[in-house]
Amino acid sequence: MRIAVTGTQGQIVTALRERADEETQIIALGRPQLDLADRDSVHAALNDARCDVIVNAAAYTAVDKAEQEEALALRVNGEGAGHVAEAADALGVPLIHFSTDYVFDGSAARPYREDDPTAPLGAYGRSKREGEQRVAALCPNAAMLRTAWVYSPFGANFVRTMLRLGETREEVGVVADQLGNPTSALDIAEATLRIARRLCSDSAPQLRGVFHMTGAGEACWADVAEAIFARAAEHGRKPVRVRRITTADYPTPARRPANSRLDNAKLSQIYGVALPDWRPSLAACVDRLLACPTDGGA
Ligand SMILES: NC(=O)C1=CN([C@@H]2O[C@H](COP(=O)(O)OP(=O)(O)OC[C@H]3O[C@@H](n4cnc5c(N)ncnc54)[C@H](OP(=O)(O)O)[C@@H]3O)[C@@H](O)[C@H]2O)C=CC1
Ligand SMILES: Cc1cn([C@H]2C[C@H](O)[C@@H](COP(=O)(O)OP(=O)(O)O[C@H]3O[C@@H](C)C(=O)[C@@H](O)[C@H]3O)O2)c(=O)[nH]c1=O
Repeated sequence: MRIAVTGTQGQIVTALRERADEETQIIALGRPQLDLADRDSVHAALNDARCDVIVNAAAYTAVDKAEQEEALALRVNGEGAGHVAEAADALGVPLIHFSTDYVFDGSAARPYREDDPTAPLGAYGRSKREGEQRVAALCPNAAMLRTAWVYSPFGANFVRTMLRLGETREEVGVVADQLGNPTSALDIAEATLRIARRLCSDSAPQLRGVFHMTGAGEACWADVAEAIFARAAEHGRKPVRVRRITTADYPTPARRPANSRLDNAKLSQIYGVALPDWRPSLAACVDRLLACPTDGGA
């Protein structure tokens, strides 16, 4: 199976490369060859890739910066997703598109289901919702995977931010009133490879549409920080205290949902796929970063 993936350095594309077996080729396509903001480059690069399935894993992911660059976020995450969907449809191959918990406003008192109304609080979430709508309109042969709070040994993420802060601080203030599902990019990659194989071999309509796919178990960001520092201490790192603060104590340009939890029942029922609990996956990520800091070092 040949999988064309957008992006070359992102967390999910890197994890896909690492987890692909010998029968699976990952063709990673990034700028300048494939720029999501440039329709012609998207069509040309995907056409040349001669793939069996496309994974759109590239995106504008700078949540706070997007507040000042909403037009660019929309071009990449909204229109760009549309270009990929249009290309997949023209090529007649299935598309896996990634989206986010930040399409919700977080006001629900339970984990969000796929058909709950979206109401993004910020520019990034709005751009990702626009992408979902374009994919739905342009490519019926698509599975849209909403995931959340992604971490890995690669790229920029909360785990690496905390490990960096912990090098110079004895205490870090972290919000304890935003709930979500921390999700390992490596776990996402394994599940995505299974989904890709299934989409290539099974045209059943129920395999298409929106699916929630996050790590099992829930946490607030302060819980995640505590788990990171506890594991780091096992590697001999000095102890770091987590001060549990509120969102009001940590002002950011973009508002984030108080409840980001996603209900994964549909993915489990339709695909038989469920991601592992976030705690062991997070511990493995910290182990890898601290045992081998040049491997996308902390
Ligand atoms: N990170 C998270 O917590 C979450 C992510 N998601 C979604 O999952 C997907 C993957 O996220 P993740 O792996 O973390 O992303 P990363 O932020 O790690 O990487 C994003 C990638 O997109 C590439 N990119 C950005 N702009 C363009 C462009 N105009 N054209 C081509 N490539 C571009 C970047 O390239 P370059 O390296 O050149 O900058 C980078 O490789 C995205 O759709 C994201 O919205 C969903 C929920 C949570
Ligand atoms: C660095 C830091 C952050 N925080 C808070 C801010 C924020 O509410 C929360 C997470 O911060 P970050 O900026 O790392 O995470 P953020 O960029 O909001 O992460 C999001 O990225 C996009 C791409 C997604 O799609 C989402 O699912 C989600 O993972 O932690 C603290 O409380 N203390 C700190 O020292």
